[in-house]
Amino acid sequence: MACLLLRMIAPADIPAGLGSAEAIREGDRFPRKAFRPRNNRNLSRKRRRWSLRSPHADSKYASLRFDPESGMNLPLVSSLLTSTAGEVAVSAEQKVYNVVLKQAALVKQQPRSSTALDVKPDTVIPGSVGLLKEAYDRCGEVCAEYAKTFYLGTLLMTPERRRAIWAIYVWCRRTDELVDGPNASQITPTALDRWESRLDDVFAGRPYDMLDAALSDTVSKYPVDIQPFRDMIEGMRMDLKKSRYKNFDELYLYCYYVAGTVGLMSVPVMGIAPESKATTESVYGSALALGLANQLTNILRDVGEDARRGRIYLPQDELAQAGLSDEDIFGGKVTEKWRSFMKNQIKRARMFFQQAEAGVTELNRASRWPVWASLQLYRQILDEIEANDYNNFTKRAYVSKAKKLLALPVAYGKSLISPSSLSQSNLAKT
Ligand SMILES: CC(C)=CCC/C(C)=C/CC/C(C)=C/CC/C(C)=C/[C@@H]1[C@@H](COP(=O)(O)OP(=O)(O)O)[C@]1(C)CC/C=C(\C)CC/C=C(\C)CCC=C(C)C
Repeated sequence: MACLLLRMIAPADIPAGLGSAEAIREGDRFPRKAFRPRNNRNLSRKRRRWSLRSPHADSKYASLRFDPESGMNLPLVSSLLTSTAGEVAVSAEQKVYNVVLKQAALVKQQPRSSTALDVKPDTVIPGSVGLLKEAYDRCGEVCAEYAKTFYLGTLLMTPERRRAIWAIYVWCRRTDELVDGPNASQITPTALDRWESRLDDVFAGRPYDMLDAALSDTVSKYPVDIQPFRDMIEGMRMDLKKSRYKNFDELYLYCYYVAGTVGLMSVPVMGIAPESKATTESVYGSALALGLANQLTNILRDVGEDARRGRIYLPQDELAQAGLSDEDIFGGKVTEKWRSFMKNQIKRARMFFQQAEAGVTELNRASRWPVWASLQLYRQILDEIEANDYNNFTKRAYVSKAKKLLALPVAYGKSLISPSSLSQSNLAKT
């Protein structure tokens, strides 16, 4: 009955079919009341084109740069950019780091706690009792349908955290489906603007449908900043208008938008272990790194597939340095030049995984397993690309079921390592 009464009406500007799953497409309409507004900041973003002047051009694959202030090991990419007019601007890395600091500052306002009771209790609104549970259950169903292994991992988390992660997952999935789903061709920048104003409503406690309602509840209970959500939508805008990336700085920003943001959204819910001595910033730095590593891996796996859609998510300057051009990508021939280029790209992705690893142990115990599992499964894709002799044009690198199954107990074992048992943490201490 509740379902019938609350059947969602898709907003006119977002095509009715947002995704392939019914639940993603049509979260049931939710009564617009009940959620406390918070974090509703309206940050405007200026976009300018900058050309890269990397002071570390020859070492950019090789090392991490330690930032003493945050305890973050930042990959050594450019930090200074100059416009064609010679003005100096901050790099993508610096821009993203500012979001990391902002999210970490929000989290720091709350004491670290190991219990499930560190979240605010449900707001009980007459007439909506039970609807919230239904909304979260729906998010869980979507998550189980799209990401079974990850869903199973979330079952280890406390019920409150698990459902919050589901709500975030569903919002990310819906956002991604806007540009990657079956109705992607109908998506315009205006539709994304509307999706963003709907996001504002979610954070202001005015959810549009049931799936939004779950997220509205989540962001009212956990210190989740709106900026990473906005930034993910920005990534979708970027995907609409851009099919080439001049250099790694541009690609870094894209990867942050579409995947690094996920790390920043998730950690406030997953929580940092109370016994962790790591700085909040460093844990967020690792979360960002895992998102970047996953996305870079995704890109390297899908080179051929993307090329068939006319897209090349590889730094153009590095391609040129390797003696490769767009034509080589479209031609899809595995040559020595390609192998050598790929080796460097894989090296860089592994560097980000390495940086991410340092933070996983610092998370709350119950949150570590799904993160370790996702890290291992994604990282193994890089091994598979190598095993395919770098043919990512016509062969899709995938991790076999057997390897996936094996990764789960290994991940579980790693998740038992607590921050306190590490005598010398890789992360800076507060
Ligand atoms: C435990 C865990 C993994 C939590 C994250 C849950 C969550 C909210 C996931 C949302 C993922 C999503 C739908 C993102 C939309 C954009 C997108 C599609 C990004 C790509 C993911 C792969 O998705 P896809 O299903 O398309 O993959 P296949 O092509 O089918 O292989 C991405 C590549 C990026 C996803 C990014 C993450 C999962 C970031 C994970 C980082 C953390 C959870 C932080 C961990 C904390 C520390 C301290 C390391």
